[in-house]
Amino acid sequence: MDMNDINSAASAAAGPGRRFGEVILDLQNISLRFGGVKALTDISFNVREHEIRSIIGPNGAGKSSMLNVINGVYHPQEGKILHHGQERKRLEPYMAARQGIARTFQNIALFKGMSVLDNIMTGRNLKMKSNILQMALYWGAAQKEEIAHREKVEEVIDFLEIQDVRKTPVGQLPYGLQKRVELGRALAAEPSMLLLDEPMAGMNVEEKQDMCRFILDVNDQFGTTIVLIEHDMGVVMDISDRVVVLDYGKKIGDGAPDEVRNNEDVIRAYLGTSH
Ligand SMILES: Nc1ncnc2c1ncn2[C@@H]1O[C@H](COP(=O)(O)OP(=O)(O)OP(=O)(O)O)[C@@H](O)[C@H]1O
Repeated sequence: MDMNDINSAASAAAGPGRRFGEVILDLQNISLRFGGVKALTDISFNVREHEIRSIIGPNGAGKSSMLNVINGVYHPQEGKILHHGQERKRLEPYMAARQGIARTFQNIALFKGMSVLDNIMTGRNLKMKSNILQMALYWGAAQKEEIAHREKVEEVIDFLEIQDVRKTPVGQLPYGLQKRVELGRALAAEPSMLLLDEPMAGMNVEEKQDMCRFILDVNDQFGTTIVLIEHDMGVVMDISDRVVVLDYGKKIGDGAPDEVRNNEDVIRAYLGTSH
């Protein structure tokens, strides 16, 4: 797949026939401080079901902090978060995962000595009903459950086209493939919303093209809502439905890629720079 294919896949995905669902996540006036550092100041934006929503901004703008607020790692001092219309109370990351929010990290967080298959299997943990005692007592039922989880993991492996490395320890894979495995682990949890923190950082052009295709396919085939942080402007503008722009913890732009591209504040703060 070359960049033209990505462009046409992206515009088909974002074309006039594309319909978004309801607002599923509504962030209202979020402020987050670390001591004297204002990481986020009065940020409001929403995420619609099925869309690819990107968060961009220069280094230190507050993008990762925002993802950490969404999945309960950070707790903002001010503001409200509505999830499916309900105000969310203080939420911990495991609760966010139970609510269908999965994420990948800026730095790969995989078990390097474990195989691709086993790493992706860890993404099924939340779905596993049997614990060790149950496994001992009800061996047959636990075994059936294990088989069902394996099947799901094999589906993810097929989808990401990593069959030939399924038994390989992750640490032996090239960087781009490791990032793909990380995506696989998040997908194994069957999330309704996927938070991707710079999924293409450090990749070569070909690896980026592959990752773009998988993100578009996840969104298209599974209907997964995607919140994406990405520094590569070409990629962001090609695959996003809407983009929110942060700078020094404040929101300076929000809209379709074309609107954001032509926003004076954004050009000044971000697009005109070499970030
Ligand atoms: N745990 C923390 N403790 C203290 N300060 C923090 C913490 N996390 C983030 N910050 C500060 O909050 C601000 C926003 O950081 P954040 O990592 O969210 O930005 P970013 O836009 O994701 O940056 P980058 O593109 O470099 O990853 C920065 O000034 C950062 O130093």
